[in-house]
Amino acid sequence: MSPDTDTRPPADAALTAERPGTFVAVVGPSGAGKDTLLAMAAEALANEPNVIFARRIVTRDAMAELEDHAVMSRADFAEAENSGAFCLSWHAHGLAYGLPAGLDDALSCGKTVVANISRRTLADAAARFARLAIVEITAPKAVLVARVAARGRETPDEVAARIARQVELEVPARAEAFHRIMNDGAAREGCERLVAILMASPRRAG
Ligand SMILES: Nc1ncnc2c1ncn2[C@@H]1O[C@H](COP(=O)(O)OP(=O)(O)O)[C@@H](O)[C@H]1O
Ligand SMILES: O=P(O)(O)OC[C@H]1O[C@H](OP(=O)(O)OP(=O)(O)O)[C@H](O)[C@@H]1O
Repeated sequence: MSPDTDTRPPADAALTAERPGTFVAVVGPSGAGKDTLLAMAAEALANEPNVIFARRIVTRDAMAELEDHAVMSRADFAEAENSGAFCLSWHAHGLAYGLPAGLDDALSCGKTVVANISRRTLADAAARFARLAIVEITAPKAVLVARVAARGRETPDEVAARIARQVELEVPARAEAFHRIMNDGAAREGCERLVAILMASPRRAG
């Protein structure tokens, strides 16, 4: 599927009836601005009850100015994962990430749920959620390098590993929409695109 050129009807009507909300997966390389645009969009949509911004659980100390996530030890994360506390979980950059299982309730109420996930988790997301839309946020390589280095969250070795990470974006056949935001201008412009996409994503009426 090419970005923004095509949308598909949901493939499985039974699943759709059960969980009619859309899960919006925000993906893209390190430094593209996923957390930045998500934080700005969350602020812009603070009074929009039908759009839920997922709070991730990560085995990393939070830098509040970048992303408000919950922190868990590796042992607690593994226990939570085994007990079904996450609707989606994955490992990357030597860290473990999870999304709370309670998001299923928001989806079953017809809400749009938006989350920053791994490109490698898209197939799991397509299997788990009835309706999946994908927003790829990206920027030219030189911009990514400069941003990750300037962000100051990782050590120089970790910065190099993030920049070197190669991940193909494969859009699952079940995805209903695929958008790309080239975030190489003002963050405000990227935020406006993201907000427009989220407001247009299908929701159950009422
Ligand atoms: N449009 C933009 N213009 C300038 N700087 C940006 C823009 N978007 C993000 N940044 C900065 O780039 C860095 C990486 O952004 P971040 O949101 O952490 O990216 P990601 O979550 O995709 O890794 C942050 O320091 C952020 O402030
Ligand atoms: O498989 P990938 O698509 O490369 O994604 C790997 C991880 O990177 C991002 O996390 P995080 O926000 O910690 O990293 P980032 O801010 O550097 O993108 C993303 O949400 C995944 O958890």
